[in-house]
Amino acid sequence: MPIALGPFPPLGGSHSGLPRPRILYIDAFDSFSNNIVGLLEQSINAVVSVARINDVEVSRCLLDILRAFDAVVIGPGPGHPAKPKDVGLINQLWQLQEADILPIFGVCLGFQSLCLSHGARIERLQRARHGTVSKIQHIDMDIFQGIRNLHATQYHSLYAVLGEGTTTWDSTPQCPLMLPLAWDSSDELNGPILMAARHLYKPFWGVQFHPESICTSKEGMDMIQNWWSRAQAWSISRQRSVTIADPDMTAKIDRLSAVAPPGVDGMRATRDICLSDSIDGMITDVKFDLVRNAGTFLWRKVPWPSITPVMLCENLNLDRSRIVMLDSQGHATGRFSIIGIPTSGQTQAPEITYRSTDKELCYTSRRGELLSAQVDSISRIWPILQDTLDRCDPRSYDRYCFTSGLKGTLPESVPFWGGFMGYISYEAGLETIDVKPHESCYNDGRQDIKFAFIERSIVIDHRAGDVYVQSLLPDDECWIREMRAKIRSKRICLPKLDALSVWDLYQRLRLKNPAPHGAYVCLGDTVILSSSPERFLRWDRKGLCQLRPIKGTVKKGPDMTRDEAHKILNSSKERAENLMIVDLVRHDLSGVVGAANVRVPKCMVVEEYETVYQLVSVIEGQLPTSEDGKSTAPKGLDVLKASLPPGSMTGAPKKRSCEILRDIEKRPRGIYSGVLGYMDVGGGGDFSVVIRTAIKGLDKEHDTCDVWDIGAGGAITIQSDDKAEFLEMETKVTSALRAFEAEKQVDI
Ligand SMILES: C=C(O[C@@H]1C=C(C(=O)O)C=C[C@H]1O)C(=O)O
Ligand SMILES: NC(=O)CC[C@H](N)C(=O)O
Repeated sequence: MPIALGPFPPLGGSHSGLPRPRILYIDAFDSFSNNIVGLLEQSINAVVSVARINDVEVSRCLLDILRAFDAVVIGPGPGHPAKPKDVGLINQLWQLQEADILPIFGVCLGFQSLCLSHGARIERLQRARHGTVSKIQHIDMDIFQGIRNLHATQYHSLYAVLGEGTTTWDSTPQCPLMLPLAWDSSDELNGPILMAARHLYKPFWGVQFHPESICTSKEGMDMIQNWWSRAQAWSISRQRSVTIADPDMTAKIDRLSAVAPPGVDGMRATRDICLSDSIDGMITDVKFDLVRNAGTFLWRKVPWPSITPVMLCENLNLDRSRIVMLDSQGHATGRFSIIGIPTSGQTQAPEITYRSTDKELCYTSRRGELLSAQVDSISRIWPILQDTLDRCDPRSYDRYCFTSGLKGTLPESVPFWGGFMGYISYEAGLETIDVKPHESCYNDGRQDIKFAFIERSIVIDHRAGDVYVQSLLPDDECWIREMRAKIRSKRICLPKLDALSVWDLYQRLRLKNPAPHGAYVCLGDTVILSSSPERFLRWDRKGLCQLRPIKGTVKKGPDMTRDEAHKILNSSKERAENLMIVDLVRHDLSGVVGAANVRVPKCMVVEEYETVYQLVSVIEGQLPTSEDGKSTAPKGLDVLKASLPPGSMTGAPKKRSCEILRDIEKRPRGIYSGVLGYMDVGGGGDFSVVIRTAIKGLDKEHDTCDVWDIGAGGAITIQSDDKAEFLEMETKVTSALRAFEAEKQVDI
């Protein structure tokens, strides 16, 4: 029989006017941490501070720091609880002396560590459970009291064994101090797996499943409330209360962030590199040059239903060797196509580039002058981009716009008025999470970030059938007029089809694999032909952010009906892949906008594309609006940089997965797996995930022929079948290869 630990009187509701619980969350470099922080905030109104397992200062001053908290929650994480590197300071918590003890709740790795430190064995599951949802049998007491049906998500390969024999609710001779509270017996191969336990008399609890997952039923929240009542009751019975010793300690605690930082040691541990004055000077010069023209915005709207961006480029005879075209076809997410025109007469749009390997920041000015410097990290780039956008926002000037005689109006519905267009590579994303690139990247030579500052643009609103001609350049009425006249004439010049140009290849690609996030990018030595179906991140001018991860792919074919595709995409394998990314993206987004502002309007819906059916989820979050005031408030760019590289291309936990992938792949992914899109001076942005995309090799690599790279891959989970995964990869690569179909030499 279980030993009851009561009586535990319920202590007020979660929002009952009592002081808010102060919780120290220990993050083990996981990609779900911010979801747990959100669960604590929402279920018990907690104020949460986050410390990483390798935080030296927290480890050193642990006892003093713990006194400032009501309880500790230890999160999930990669690796093994017996490996000191994987658990870091977590082990110190199990050694606390009687006088220092406080309530602790462990999730997954935190739970396994609790069990291990109290005598349990940690074993490997016969079949790992990553993204599997199953029914939990529990004891209906303690933290499970009053909880009926609990379906919970699991993400683990290891499990804790308290003793030999079958399911029991008693402690075992091997672990006399641990009491089982829940089991999962749904997987015959694995047998019954311990899902929750508590210490017999210390206030230590833990669960193997993930109460914070989007697919764990609301009972996960009830369980946390139960835990908190018990934790409080324990503290009252011990007369334990929160104390902060001195101002020095207050400062130490304030230093802890409210969310898990995306980088390894976050902003707190950025290296103290003194940049020379010349680099700071260069950055100032770059910013100054970028905003040189700020203050004007001219635009005209011309109706032209059914025009495509390709037809428009040809009709306007735009220089296809220097252009960025974001081409949206055939999907609700693709209402607008955007053409950025980086050349104007003798001058060209300023361009900013960055390479992660040698941390070289380069700037090419309008007159073609090149400035370059080595900076300390990628974090130098973001403020340059953000400041430029802010300072070029036409709404900050009063002489900004003219349209059909209307002064002072803006095309509000148009998502791009001008701003940065370009890409961020996968390896740049790795730098943001402090994963070193593979050594082969050092010979690559490719820029990891490239953005042109686009002052002239043409936007097609496919839904309304309108074309917008826009310029941020001063005195540019002539150009606007010229473009408008050409558009009005609606004369289409057919391209010459002699030698197969890159432009022709793109036309084939868009015909053969129409996609909502297609792109044709020609910027110097960068040539990208994309037919991506996947939006990475969009944010609008009101701060609404949307991520649309795709995970789950079924090839279309004569035998593949929609129903059949639904059946496959609703299998546990496909759902597990998708669920993991939904939870990961919720974490990334919550880290910037706060978990309370994140929702999942679509969870695992099937969408149909030209060659494939895909399983798609939509995660949205609201940034503070500008009316909320503070200039330090996070913006769309903050979400972008906190979410790289795209979770759908990494898996979870992101950092550990990326390290493993790097060591397996042994070569850069480059622009493939990165993101491509724009950031608008009016405050919005939209980026796709660079997949189903052909990228031209750098000219200097091959002098006899053009080489194109088309990356493709797929999520591999324990439920994957290797042949099926290979076919899936082939299906994906073939969708972009269609552009080259007529060519003879196509090596996969
Ligand atoms: C990796 C690719 O696609 C990614 C993987 C998917 C999957 O595993 O089903 C689906 C969409 C993308 O996020 C690719 O197209 O190369
Ligand atoms: N999500 C987790 O915390 C996983 C814990 C541990 N790494 C396991 O695989 O079992």
